[in-house]
Amino acid sequence: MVTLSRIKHVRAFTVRGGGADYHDQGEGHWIDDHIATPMAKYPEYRQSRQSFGINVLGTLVVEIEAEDGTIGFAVTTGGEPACYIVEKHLARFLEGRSPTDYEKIWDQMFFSTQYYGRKGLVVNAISGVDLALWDLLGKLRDEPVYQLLGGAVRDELQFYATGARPDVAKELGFIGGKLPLHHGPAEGEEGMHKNIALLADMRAKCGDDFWLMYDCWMALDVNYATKLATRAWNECGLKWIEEAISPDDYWGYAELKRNVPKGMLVTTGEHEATRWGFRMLLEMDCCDIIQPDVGWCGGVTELLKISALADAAGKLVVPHGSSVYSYHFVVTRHNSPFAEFLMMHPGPTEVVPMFAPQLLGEPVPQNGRMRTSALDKPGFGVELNRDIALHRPYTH
Ligand SMILES: C[C@H](O)[C@H](O)[C@@H](O)[C@@H](O)C(=O)O
Ligand SMILES: [Mg+2]
Repeated sequence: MVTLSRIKHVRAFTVRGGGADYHDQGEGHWIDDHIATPMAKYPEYRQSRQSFGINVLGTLVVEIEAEDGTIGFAVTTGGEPACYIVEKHLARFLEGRSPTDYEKIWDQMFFSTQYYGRKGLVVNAISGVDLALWDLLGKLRDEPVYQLLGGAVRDELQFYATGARPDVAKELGFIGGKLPLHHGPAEGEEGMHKNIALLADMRAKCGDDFWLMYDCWMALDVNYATKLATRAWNECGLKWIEEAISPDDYWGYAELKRNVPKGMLVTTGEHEATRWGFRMLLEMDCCDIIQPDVGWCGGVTELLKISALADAAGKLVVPHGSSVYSYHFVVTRHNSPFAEFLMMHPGPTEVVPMFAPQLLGEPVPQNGRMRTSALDKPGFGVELNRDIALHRPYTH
């Protein structure tokens, strides 16, 4: 029987400037250009999401070193506070253990922090540790994570692109383009008109068959979302309306899903966490597609459970853009037929690695697709760029 090297040390670093905290971008980036949010009811916070702190956390880098010197790592959103949780609380459940104990480790990380965690930053930290553990497992077994998850069910991944230029995304070979919504209820009918005008312009540029979606980033109420969805469907053939209302308003999502035109999809989930949160979305019939972020929902160990719940309910799982961490999962799931690619070029007019500059060897879609063979490296198949300014704020 093969006995893998035990876990020797867990370390947590933070780093600024793009990467896993992909909202942490420079001036003039499409991702911070008057995008509708729940804070847009305050005019001073309407132009820039950074103005209210969307990039306040920064990236969490988790490193797990085995006794034989092998290092697994992962990146997610969490920054310095997540480093504290990893070093001062979570590390104790890993050091000295086998990396194959990921079920027990996850259970102890979650239930030991349940009194102050359950969702958000704490589960981001747990997710980062879990992803690093799967990376380590793959490196120790010399297998890509997707092989550890049961192997690929398809030879290639296909992607839709998220960004301000669906017309460019079509030229680049993506199967669809998801636009950020720019105007919410606080901007009234004028804002609604601008939302529809932008979508109509993109429909004219992209033709009738290209998927167009709107990402509403929690900014709307049910009435506004219903009106937007109805006009966008009737006038522009919108394929789905994403994360239209507060993630906590399960009742509102259920009502919105009843309200939207037949054939249109309602999606959400990137700010939901754990099997229990997604069970609520599924059992209250809140959406057609769930979109967990594997770096925020609990990691691969938890996403396996979430995905099985969705599969049993006949729902698709299309993880929120999270680079290789979602690709290795999506390629193994029958109910994950495509993936998201977040366009991190400022325009966006080019395909650039999503978590740049943090991951060396990060694969990107070519013509909107990625061969499964592009993932054929141990673990998640990437290495940490150690030329970036890694800071370890806490030790244990
Ligand atoms: C484009 C959206 O406003 C978010 O920035 C995006 O990260 C997320 O909602 C997505 O689905 O990609
Ligand atoms: Mg989204």
